[in-house]
Amino acid sequence: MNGSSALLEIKEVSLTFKNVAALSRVSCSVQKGSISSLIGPNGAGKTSMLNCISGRYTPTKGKISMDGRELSGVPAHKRTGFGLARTFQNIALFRGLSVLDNLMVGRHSRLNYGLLASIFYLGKARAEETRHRERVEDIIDFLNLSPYRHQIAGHLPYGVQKKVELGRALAAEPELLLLDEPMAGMNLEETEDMARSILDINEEWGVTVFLVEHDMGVVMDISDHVVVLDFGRVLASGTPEAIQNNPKVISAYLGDDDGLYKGR
Ligand SMILES: Nc1ncnc2c1ncn2[C@@H]1O[C@H](COP(=O)(O)OP(=O)(O)OP(=O)(O)O)[C@@H](O)[C@H]1O
Repeated sequence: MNGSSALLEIKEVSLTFKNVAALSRVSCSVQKGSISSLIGPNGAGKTSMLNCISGRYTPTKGKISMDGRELSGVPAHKRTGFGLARTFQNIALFRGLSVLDNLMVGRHSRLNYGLLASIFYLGKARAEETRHRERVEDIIDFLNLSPYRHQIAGHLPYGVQKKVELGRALAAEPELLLLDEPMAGMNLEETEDMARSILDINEEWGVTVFLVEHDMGVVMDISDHVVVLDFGRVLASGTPEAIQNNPKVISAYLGDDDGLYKGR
């Protein structure tokens, strides 16, 4: 982790659905260059927070800014232009496209000739496609996806699909990568592989990472900073060590089936 400036700043964000307060005056920040995690029991508001950051949901109150620029009013599809990319809790790939084409789709915010032209190699798009393809190939190598390059995404094992989704988010060259439960449903080997990839993306590519994750072993291993939500409020934030020893956090998790120390 380098420096101490906030890349993402969340100020007093509230989000209400009819009678449910999913988030209540949440304030926290993600430091540039860090791996930060958002944890909390089921229903605490973690995905709602990611959705507010990525623009899927509009906060009822409060402000979110990225590198000092406020995101309010910026539609989700334009937030890649602010350096944001995300993955989803349930994999959201183009299941009928190859791994390569899924990553090219992730690059569409950087293509001048448009998504369809890039996929179908039309006219001038071909030269541009070659340039972007090189970048995509770098990502494929980096994530060890080479054996799957031309395979149809929907036919791949679950853990590989999760990595393809990570690759697609990376293809947009984000400054901040939002990951919603990257380890969910993975076996131990896949989990360790994904954790290694996240560390490498952060260390070698300098991408700041903000992740929601239930696997506490991974969270405590790879995070510089942890924010704990409970009933839509910030219960605590600090280093993994401080969080693990915080009595309020321990007691919030004791009532949760997952427990704080799920172990790996
Ligand atoms: N679209 C929605 N409409 C109505 N209520 C919602 C919606 N999205 C979330 N909620 C409610 O907001 C609260 C927070 O949900 P959220 O999914 O953000 O929690 P979470 O911490 O991500 O949970 P989990 O760990 O189970 O994924 C819950 O009470 C949930 O039912």
